[in-house]
Amino acid sequence: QGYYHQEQGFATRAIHAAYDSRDEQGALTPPMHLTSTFTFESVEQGVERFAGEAPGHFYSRISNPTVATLEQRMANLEGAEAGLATASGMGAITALMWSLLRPGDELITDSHLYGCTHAFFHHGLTEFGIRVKHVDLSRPEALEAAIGERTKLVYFETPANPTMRLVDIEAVSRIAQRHGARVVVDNTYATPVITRPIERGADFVVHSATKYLGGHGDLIAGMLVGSEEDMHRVRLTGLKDFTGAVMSPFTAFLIMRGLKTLEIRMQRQSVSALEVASWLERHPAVERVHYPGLTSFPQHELARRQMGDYGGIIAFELAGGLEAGRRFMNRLELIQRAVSLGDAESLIQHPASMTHSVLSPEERAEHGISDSLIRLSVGLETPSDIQADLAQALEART
Ligand SMILES: CSC/C=C(/NCc1c(COP(=O)(O)O)cnc(C)c1O)C(=O)O
Repeated sequence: QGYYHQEQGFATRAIHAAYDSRDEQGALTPPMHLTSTFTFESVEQGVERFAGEAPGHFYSRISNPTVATLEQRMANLEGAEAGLATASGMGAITALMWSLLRPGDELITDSHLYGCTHAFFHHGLTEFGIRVKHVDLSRPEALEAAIGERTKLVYFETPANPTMRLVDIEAVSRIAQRHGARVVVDNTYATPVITRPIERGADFVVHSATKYLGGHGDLIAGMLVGSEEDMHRVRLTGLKDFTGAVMSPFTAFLIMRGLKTLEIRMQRQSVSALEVASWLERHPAVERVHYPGLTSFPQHELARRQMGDYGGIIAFELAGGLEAGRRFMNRLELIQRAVSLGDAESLIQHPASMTHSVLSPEERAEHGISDSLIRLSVGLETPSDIQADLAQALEART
């Protein structure tokens, strides 16, 4: 049980959950068990552990004490029974989907997705006889019309990368469950500080922990949470055998370090992003701003209901299209031109030619990604410095 209690606040549990220093010779922070394997006191003990008849670790591809603390802490923060740590966000998504889907099954997924997730669905799952159907899940009635008895999973991101489009988790989960399908939510953009999909009826949550959870641009990792039974099954199939996409104890240590400041980082980055989004919206060189916290955001009411704070990612389009966007991004000095998001450093990128370049122009159009769309991840720098860099890059006429 340690020093935390479930009814304590998010920040307290993000620092203390699932660890008791009294179990580790008083070590304040969870020790890093940098070991590939674990010894047995007897052959019998080894046999029992392999058979799952006795508790205990036996090989770090299956489980590791440092990683286990992170998994239990993430489950606590998302309000799930159990968690699973992976080498990357794609590792979490692939380990889960390979474990749950079989030829003949149908996956219904939103039309707005991260590029590599889309690629995995269309160049991975479909190659093994799984039917992938895109539905505009921002309209729950569209799911009602499309879902059938072969639909095993419904998958979406909210907000979606890179369009910021939201999906009503409660509405979609109700429909899915009525038809015996289960719901997977990619919670990378919002994090459990802002949205907890399990509490709203989802069955699984996946994360690119590379982003806000690590929060310092220094690791690649994934997280997955769900029921005890499901996580045990994914651990022994999708993770152990199908992908091998395991997380190192060092990465787990860094993510637990990141989690300690997750709440204050999300709060700060949300405040900065709302200021920047409001400023961009009023700027003559900016054509459109997509940010859930703006009253101009088409799904602002759903954002208020499902989010509360709105996160650090902004998508926007400049007047003058692709060429204006390229010139603008090349003139930035403080804000870094780089993919990924959720770091202390503000990052900016062009989805059509970078994170979503794997999509065809037709697919990008279907996903609401214009050639002029720019994605900005607002970091932890002094907000006026972020704004000043945007202003000088927008004002320059060269
Ligand atoms: C090469 S582009 C850089 C990565 C970006 N995104 C990653 C991502 C993943 C996959 O997560 P990893 O495997 O940890 O990268 C899953 N789900 C979401 C919503 C994501 O945004 C990016 O810059 O948009």
